[in-house]
Amino acid sequence: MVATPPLRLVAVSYLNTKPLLYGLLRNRISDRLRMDLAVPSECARQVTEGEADIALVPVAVLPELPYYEIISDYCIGADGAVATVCLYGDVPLEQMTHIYLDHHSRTSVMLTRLLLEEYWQHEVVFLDAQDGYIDHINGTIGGLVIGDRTIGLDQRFPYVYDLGTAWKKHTGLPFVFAAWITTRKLPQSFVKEFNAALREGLDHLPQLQLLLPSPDPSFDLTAYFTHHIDYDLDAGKREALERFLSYVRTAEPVGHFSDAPGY
Ligand SMILES: C=C(O[C@@H]1C=C(C(=O)O)C=C[C@H]1O)C(=O)O
Repeated sequence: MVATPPLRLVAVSYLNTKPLLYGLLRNRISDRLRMDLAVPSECARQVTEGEADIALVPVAVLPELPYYEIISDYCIGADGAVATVCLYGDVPLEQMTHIYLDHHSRTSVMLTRLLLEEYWQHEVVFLDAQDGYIDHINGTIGGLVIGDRTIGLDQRFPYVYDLGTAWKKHTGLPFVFAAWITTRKLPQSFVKEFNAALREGLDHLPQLQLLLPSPDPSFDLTAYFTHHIDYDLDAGKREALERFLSYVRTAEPVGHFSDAPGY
């Protein structure tokens, strides 16, 4: 008998994804997966270059894929404040002249552009980020930061704008940052089992928290998993996804990336 090769899965390496991974790892389905973790922009690269069969991808990349199916009712989303996707600065947003766009992100980069255009109606010069860029957020130069690197930053910068909150104020909707997709045709039975495994993870948050280190004394992991990250890909998030993707499909490529003054 020829053994079926495992499906290649890539998922976001941040804390917010651990409950979903915990579910997969508790379940026998993980025997059929080769699992890899990466920052969101790298998850997107692996999917667009055909290196993964199943992925938790930043949704902004979906219009670039020739074929995909959303295979899960679970996602990385938020209904209001998400806590770990924020714009930081020394000055209020209306005084910012430049904004670094986190190179780990695909979705929040586009969400920042959308909100600046439609909601804040403020024009800035976007700056290409690289490792260490957070130390260059100062004066009138703000920065988008996503994921675990945001933990503790609200004590470092006087101005913090949560993108989940801003989107909710702008549209009245929740938001979806990343969704589980496949670029192949998978049997319905597999998809059903996959979803049940993800659910299992979400149902065992207290057990998972026994395994996870506490990231920072000021960061409440329970509140993060239960009040900030909203894992259900429900009707409101699907509506938000359609609205967000219609912006992404028509957005001009950012042509004015430049080096920060004095970088
Ligand atoms: C909520 C978050 O959303 C993340 C933001 C993403 C993006 O901007 O591309 C992608 C995946 C999500 O994990 C977070 O990073 O904390």
